[in-house]
Amino acid sequence: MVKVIEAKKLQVTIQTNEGPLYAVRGVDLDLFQGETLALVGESGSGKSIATHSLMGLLPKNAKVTADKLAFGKTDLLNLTKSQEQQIRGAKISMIFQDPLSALNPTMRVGKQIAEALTHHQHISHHELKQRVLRQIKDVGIPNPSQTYRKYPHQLSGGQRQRILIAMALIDHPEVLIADEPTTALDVTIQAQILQLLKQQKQKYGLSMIFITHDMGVVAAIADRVAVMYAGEIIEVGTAEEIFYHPQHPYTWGLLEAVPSEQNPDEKLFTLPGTPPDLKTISKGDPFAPRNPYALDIDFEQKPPVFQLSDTHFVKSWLLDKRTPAYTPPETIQKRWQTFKARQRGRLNEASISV
Ligand SMILES: Nc1ncnc2c1ncn2[C@@H]1O[C@H](COP(=O)(O)OP(=O)(O)OP(=O)(O)O)[C@@H](O)[C@H]1O
Repeated sequence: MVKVIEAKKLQVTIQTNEGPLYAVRGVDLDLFQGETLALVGESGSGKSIATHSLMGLLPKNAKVTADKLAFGKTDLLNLTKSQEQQIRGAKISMIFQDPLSALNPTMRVGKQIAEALTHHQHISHHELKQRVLRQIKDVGIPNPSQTYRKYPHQLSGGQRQRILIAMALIDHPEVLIADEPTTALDVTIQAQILQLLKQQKQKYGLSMIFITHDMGVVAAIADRVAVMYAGEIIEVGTAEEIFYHPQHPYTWGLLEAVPSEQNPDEKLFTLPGTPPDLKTISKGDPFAPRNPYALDIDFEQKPPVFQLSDTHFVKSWLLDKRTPAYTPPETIQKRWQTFKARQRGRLNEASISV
């Protein structure tokens, strides 16, 4: 499998008036060609800051260090000006949660899409317009010529997100970072945008990092899932491993907070407590104070990474072979049973359900 993005020991520290804030703390992350990797975790866990470092979109008071941060063979930590122009916003592109604030309210959307094309100055007006019209059609908006002339406020939320997708994809990027692109949309439109992103990904062989805290969205779109907590990736695996064989109590908490398809009205579990202050670095596992399964060692020492399969990695002392037997929550035990059945080929449907 070809790695399009590779981060090793990625750290992002933000200087604030109250001292340094350790937003991303030694993240190892690979993105393979053609896959969708979901990055999940509570608000403030560092998902945006980690991915913005790929785009060079960090605030001025942020410092990025890494043993490696690469796009293919290109070192993203030491880009020349011309590499920067060729890669950021072009080969690696991004869409955001709020299309209205990402679009210029005073410019027609057609013109905005045209300007997103890196070499738009070198193309004739006619050719550029045709390219934009094709792009508007490609993201599923009817009447491209009418839409071309509209201003953002004349479009619906879903159409605006489609315009942002058109802008992000007009340069034929290799990587698309989607930062909660469906959070502000209602469920039906959300499903349509996810479908569009899947189609575009397949059509153009895109690789995608999809940031969300909605496990339902993750189930619909992800090939692999990385779970972030307090600036670290604490569990990563295929979507099947994360949904049906989760090992970290934080991942259990995220899954238990999803309304089940069988019992949508059931009272949902909420993880007790709040994430730690990112200005401090704890001696042990930062999740320990919220972890009902915490062991003494969790308060003393950070857990190493345990590998369960070629694709499944977990940072939790529960995986240490010296840990006494424990019983995960009932809903998680059921997921493990489903995993076993899927492994045996008894339940071999490809799709993941929450
Ligand atoms: N410009 C900034 N100055 C200071 N702290 C910041 C800045 N931007 C982000 N942070 C802090 O960095 C941490 C990680 O933020 P980040 O936006 O990456 O989280 P997230 O997981 O993407 O959350 P959300 O789901 O809310 O977008 C948070 O504690 C946040 O408050």
